[in-house]
Amino acid sequence: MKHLLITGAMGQLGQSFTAIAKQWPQFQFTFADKKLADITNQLQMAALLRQLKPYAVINCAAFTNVDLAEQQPELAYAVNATAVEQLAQLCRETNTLLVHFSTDYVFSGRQLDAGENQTPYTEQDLAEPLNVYGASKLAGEQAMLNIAPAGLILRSSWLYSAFGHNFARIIYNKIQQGLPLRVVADQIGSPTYAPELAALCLKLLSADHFATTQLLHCAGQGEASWYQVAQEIQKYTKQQTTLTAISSNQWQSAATRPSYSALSSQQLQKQFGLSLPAWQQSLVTCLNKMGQSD
Ligand SMILES: NC(=O)C1=CN([C@@H]2O[C@H](COP(=O)(O)OP(=O)(O)OC[C@H]3O[C@@H](n4cnc5c(N)ncnc54)[C@H](OP(=O)(O)O)[C@@H]3O)[C@@H](O)[C@H]2O)C=CC1
Ligand SMILES: Cc1cn([C@H]2C[C@H](O)[C@@H](COP(=O)(O)OP(=O)(O)O[C@H]3O[C@@H](C)C(=O)[C@@H](O)[C@H]3O)O2)c(=O)[nH]c1=O
Repeated sequence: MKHLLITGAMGQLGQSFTAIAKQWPQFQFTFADKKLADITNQLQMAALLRQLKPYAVINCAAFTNVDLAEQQPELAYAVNATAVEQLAQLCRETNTLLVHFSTDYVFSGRQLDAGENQTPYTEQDLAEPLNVYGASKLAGEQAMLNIAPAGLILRSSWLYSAFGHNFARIIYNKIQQGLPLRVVADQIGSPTYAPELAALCLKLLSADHFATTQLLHCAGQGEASWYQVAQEIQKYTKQQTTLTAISSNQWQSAATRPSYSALSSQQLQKQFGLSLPAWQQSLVTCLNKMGQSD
């Protein structure tokens, strides 16, 4: 049985793996929180891999607070870049597969800003992050690609679920409380349901062997603005909350976010015959789940 070590297990994606684990009896899972597996602690990670000898490490640990990263760049780089480099080295030395996650925020959306037609970003497109979080994640990708352990970098985007901190959950809760909402309408991306990303990752692990590191985009199909996501949530709840479209400069935040960062997952479809559903469909799946836990 393939043994998988999930780091960052208490985060949104980590909890999504936990939620689907029982549907995957062919895998044995060890879920490790920050205390059990601090990815910045090389000695602890080496000891854990020696002890567990997992088939793969699925690294869900990260510094993901996009605004706070602007104030704490050292910590963001320590977790998102240096620790990933060390983990990649360790996995290579121990012949352990490494699955790592990255983000659409490695892109800038500058084409759209320049008035050119923008199409979803592919794996071949130039990454030009606008914020510290995106830059630290790109540095992590580059470190892993240089060391090249067997494994995958799955670039995803706009994760949401019934777990942890995410936009859909915040908006759903505000609408349920009848609070008025102002939401940015000039940032466009590909919303992705985290449990579906987790399931797709397990499908890839059960089907294939990876000789070296491959970078793949893996996001919900289609694109939307944050405002459109909020509109869909409001439609679902049938609540009459005031929902106002605003521009990015009307929302105060420390980090600049890309105006366009939709991802094309065509390579995933072409190479593995796999894709995620359209974001609107997955959002309903998620909202049904959130409704059950109200
Ligand atoms: N959320 C999103 O929209 C997207 C996320 N991604 C990527 O997907 C991955 C998972 O993201 P998500 O689950 O949403 O993020 P979360 O922030 O929900 O989870 C990350 C987890 O990592 C933990 N963590 C932080 N530092 C360390 C450390 N040094 N060692 C071990 N664990 C640590 C956090 O703990 P604590 O909170 O206690 O610090 C948290 O539990 C990340 O790589 C992220 O960059 C990619 C695209 C979109
Ligand atoms: C809660 C809220 C946010 N917003 C805006 C702020 C921001 O521009 C945009 C997104 O808000 P958030 O801060 O929730 O999302 P943000 O943290 O930017 O989300 C990102 O997280 C990282 C980890 C990723 O990797 C990205 O793919 C992406 O999902 O929506 C509103 O306009 N109104 C609101 O009520």
